[in-house]
Amino acid sequence: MLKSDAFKDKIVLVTGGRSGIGFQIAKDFLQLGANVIICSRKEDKLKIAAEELSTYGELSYQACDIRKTEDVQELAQMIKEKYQRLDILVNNAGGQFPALAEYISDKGWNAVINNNLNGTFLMIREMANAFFIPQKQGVIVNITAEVYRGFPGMAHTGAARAGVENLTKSLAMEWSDFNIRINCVAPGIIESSGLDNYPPQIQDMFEEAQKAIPLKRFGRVEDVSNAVLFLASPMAAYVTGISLIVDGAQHLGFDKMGLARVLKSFIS
Ligand SMILES: CCCCCCC/C=C/C(=O)SCCNC(=O)CCNC(=O)[C@H](O)C(C)(C)COP(=O)(O)OP(=O)(O)OC[C@H]1O[C@@H](n2cnc3c(N)ncnc32)[C@H](O)[C@@H]1OP(=O)(O)O
Ligand SMILES: NC(=O)C1=CN([C@@H]2O[C@H](COP(=O)(O)OP(=O)(O)OC[C@H]3O[C@@H](n4cnc5c(N)ncnc54)[C@H](OP(=O)(O)O)[C@@H]3O)[C@@H](O)[C@H]2O)C=CC1
Repeated sequence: MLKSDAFKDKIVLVTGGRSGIGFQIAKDFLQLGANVIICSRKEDKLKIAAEELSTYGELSYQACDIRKTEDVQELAQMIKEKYQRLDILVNNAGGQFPALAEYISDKGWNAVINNNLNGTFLMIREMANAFFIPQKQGVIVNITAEVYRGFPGMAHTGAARAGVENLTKSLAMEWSDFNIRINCVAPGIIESSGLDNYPPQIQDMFEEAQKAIPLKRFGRVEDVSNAVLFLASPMAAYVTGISLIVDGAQHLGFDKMGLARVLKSFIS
């Protein structure tokens, strides 16, 4: 367990912090003494989450679509005016939809690549230029997904997350001169609000899927947050350019075709 002041006075930005995994990450940082900023697209839901989170500590929020340069620059400006620096960026915002690859339209493919790869890069570039490079210090943690034997049924997100993982390795090298550490956390299937986006036929698979995961359960939002806290903390001072897989060994032993099989059954 980290000490209750482990992140005292650190300034932490959590994208997608209004729900699910991001909400838990924001809450944990607040409880460990950090000043936290959350952002996401839907301002009404963001405000409700911010009200709850502010009971745990100093919390700010701003609506921001991570795919829009102007939104991201305005967010950086707000952080600069309010806190004058940023210590930790957690790129958690993202998502996708289940689809067999042959049915993914140009617009659908681009939406998922934009959300998960381009949006993450944009956030990293803008926060690095505004804060981490001039400060000569910074920590970045990217939430990706367990995509190590591909992601049948969600090929677009598999490609995007693999892109973020490789980007992370490049930046760990390039930005080591600026004392910037950058890592990924790659979750398996996590019981969170995110799973509510999946249609009932897919949710029907969840009970069986849990039994097929070596640790016999889906992950919890706390499992992902704990990995983020470790990578953001001084305990990981010599760790950069890696992906920490948080998946109950799903990447080693789990039938990854299950989702694609359900999608194929809709069609036949
Ligand atoms: C055994 C079980 C395995 C399950 C594993 C689960 C592991 C991973 C879990 C998670 O990641 S949980 C988090 C999930 N949360 C989300 O996904 C929420 C965020 N998602 C989104 O915001 C969207 O899905 C988005 C497409 C990534 C972004 O949306 P955006 O607002 O940019 O685009 P839209 O205008 O909504 O859509 C653009 C375009 O995309 C296509 N499309 C979108 N949704 C679907 C869909 N459900 N089915 C098919 N195609 C879709 C479509 O072409 C859209 O264009 P139009 O046709 O609407 O013009
Ligand atoms: N749950 C799971 O099993 C897994 C989740 N993940 C990933 O973990 C992350 C968190 O997922 P989870 O909490 O489960 O899902 P949620 O759907 O609850 O969270 C996604 C969050 O991202 C925000 N968001 C999405 N797109 C954008 C955008 N373009 N700009 C700003 N904010 C955005 C959403 O808010 P808003 O709609 O207001 O913009 C929301 O707060 C996601 O990247 C997800 O794909 C990875 C593997 C497994």
